[in-house]
Amino acid sequence: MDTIVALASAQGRAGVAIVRVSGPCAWAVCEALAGFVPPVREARLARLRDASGGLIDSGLVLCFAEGASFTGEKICEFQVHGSIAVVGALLRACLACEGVRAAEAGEFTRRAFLGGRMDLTEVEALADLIDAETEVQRRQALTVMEGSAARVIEGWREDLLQSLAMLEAALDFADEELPPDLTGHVMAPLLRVRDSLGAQIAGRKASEAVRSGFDVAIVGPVNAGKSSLLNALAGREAAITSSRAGTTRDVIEVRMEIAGLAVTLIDTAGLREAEDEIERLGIERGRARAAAADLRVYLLGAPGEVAEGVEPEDIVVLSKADLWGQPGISAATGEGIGALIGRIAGVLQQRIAHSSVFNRERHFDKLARAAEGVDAALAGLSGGVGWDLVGEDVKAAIRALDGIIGRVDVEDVLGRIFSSFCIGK
Ligand SMILES: Nc1nc2c(c(=O)[nH]1)N(C=O)[C@@H](CNc1ccc(C(=O)N[C@@H](CCC(=O)O)C(=O)O)cc1)CN2
Ligand SMILES: Nc1nc2c(ncn2[C@@H]2O[C@H](COP(=O)(O)OP(=O)(O)OP(=O)(O)O)[C@@H](O)[C@H]2O)c(=O)[nH]1
Ligand SMILES: [Mg+2]
Repeated sequence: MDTIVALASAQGRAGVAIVRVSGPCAWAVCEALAGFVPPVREARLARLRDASGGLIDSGLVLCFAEGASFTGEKICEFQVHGSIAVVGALLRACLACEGVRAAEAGEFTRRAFLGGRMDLTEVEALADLIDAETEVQRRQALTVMEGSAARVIEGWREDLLQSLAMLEAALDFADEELPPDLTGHVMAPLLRVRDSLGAQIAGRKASEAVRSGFDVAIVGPVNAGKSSLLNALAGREAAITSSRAGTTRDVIEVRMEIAGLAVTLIDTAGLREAEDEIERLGIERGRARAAAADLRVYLLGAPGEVAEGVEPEDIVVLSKADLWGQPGISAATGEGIGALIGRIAGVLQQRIAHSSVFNRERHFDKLARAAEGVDAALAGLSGGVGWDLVGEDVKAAIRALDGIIGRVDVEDVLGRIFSSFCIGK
């Protein structure tokens, strides 16, 4: 097995950078650069030198033993001053050691997975944790990384195996040796799994929205103050505003956080009879994007206007409240903006209330396959087909679940999952 090395902390200028070495030669690299190997898990200050004795930096070294590290391999970490020049010189010195090469994207985590230290849901959650921008994303990723999805799968697996054991007993033993109500014994765990699978599948939209964020579109007539509202919510001048009707043409998107949730705010062209072809196209795009959004905020430009094309849960609010002396929002004075954010947060929080521990397409494809297997097994039991056929359906369900945690069918997903990782993870 090769020993791999990479910068493990953020790229570029930073106070301290961590360079991580994993594999059989990791401690030899430590010996070569620091001149000693510290006791495992104890940081020591060392002068790090290249092969010709030149000083690279003075930094901390930290070693982990085989079988008790993140990857499961011997690890040596160098914590050095975070400049590109120091990290560059350190990486060159590590690569000059025998048996060491640069790590590929996700290769440290791939080794942790292949060494059985993490399952696939935990690997994916680690990637999500590294990408997390908001509190809710961080918590979602962390829960899965701590094994919540894996435990749910394990529970289903036990039920399915129990049912399978009954089915196999039915095949192997004579009728008088079997428990009475065998069908019930097979069926009860299957019913439990079916209901629990159904609940997780029902939470799909919510958990996927937490992971990828919500789209919230601002819509309304021209000049209503949509772009001004976008800027007020974003806290910066992301969109051009002007007193001329028809200022915004392209769809403008701003990423922000509302109540710990990732939100993409979308500003759209004002609605009116378009004056030219370009404006017409802009309005079309805006409409399509708003229709696909998770929530729309419809801005009324003046009291008495009527909102068009909104859904029951959408928010309709009067703009330029400072002009009318009526309740609403004012991008000019800030009035009502906090309350509007609160309303948006309320709607979105309600939507994530019953979120699933599973959160990506790969999971739900396999959950759907598991549910098909369980349903087919239950239908088979009611229909009186052979025990062996029912058993095949249960086995298909188990295989689908095993695919989620990476116990089977790993090769086709590993490449895809790890390519989304950065180098050094
Ligand atoms: N410096 C540093 N900080 C880091 C990491 C790292 O690799 N290096 N991590 C890397 O992602 C994360 C921490 N994750 C880790 C996970 C497992 C082990 C580890 O040594 N596991 C052993 C022993 C467990 C124990 O003592 O409780 C094991 O599982 O056998 C270390 C770090 C975040 N912070
Ligand atoms: N008094 C007052 N004026 C506002 C307020 N919000 C926006 N305006 C003004 O209204 C005009 C239109 O604002 P925009 O934000 O560009 O309106 P819009 O809805 O994006 O307009 P289009 O992109 O043309 O559809 C500008 O002159 C703003 O300064 C407000 O709360 N109070
Ligand atoms: Mg605008």
